[in-house]
Amino acid sequence: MKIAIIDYGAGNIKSIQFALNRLGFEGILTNNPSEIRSAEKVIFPGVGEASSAMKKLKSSGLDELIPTLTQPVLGICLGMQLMCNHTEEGDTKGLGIFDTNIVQFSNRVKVPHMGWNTIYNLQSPLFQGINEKEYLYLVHSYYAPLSKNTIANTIYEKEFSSALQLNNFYGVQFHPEKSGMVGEQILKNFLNL
Ligand SMILES: NC(=O)CC[C@H](N)C(=O)O
Repeated sequence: MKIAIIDYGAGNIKSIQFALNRLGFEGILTNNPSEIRSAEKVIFPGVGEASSAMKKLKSSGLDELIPTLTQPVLGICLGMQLMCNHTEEGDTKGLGIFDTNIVQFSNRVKVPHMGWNTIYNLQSPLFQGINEKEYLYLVHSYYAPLSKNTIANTIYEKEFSSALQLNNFYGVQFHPEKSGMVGEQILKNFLNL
């Protein structure tokens, strides 16, 4: 199976590649549009600050390519956030795939929300074989409120979307590549879509 990992200089690539290797797959790190288009699955990773990541996406035209993809696409953490309409982080316009905006946790809670937390209200083949209240690893200061695209909830200060889906586009706020066996099962489910 050809799996493209979008290379735009703002992703935690190594851990994703190791996680795919553990499942017996190779991820191709690429920013080449035809390479990405021809992949059976696309992973859109992301760590760091939104506005600089978006600038990097734009510099290689990937901001226009990603919304046109028709195969399963998995946005991880900042990748998921950039797939939304807008994020408060750096007042950054997103790709507009998920019709929702990313907002900052208030100063009533410690940020970043860092560590293990549970997911529940699981509603997608992405969570095949995953029990409610399983723990996954998260590190983020911004979040997607609950919306029509929510397919998993988590609570930190309030309930938020720990995963989103619209058609072939999936986004997860947690890091499946850093979430042990549960994260591996979610990656396996994504590759089996
Ligand atoms: N780990 C990250 O890159 C977090 C993504 C985003 N900067 C946030 O704070 O929510």
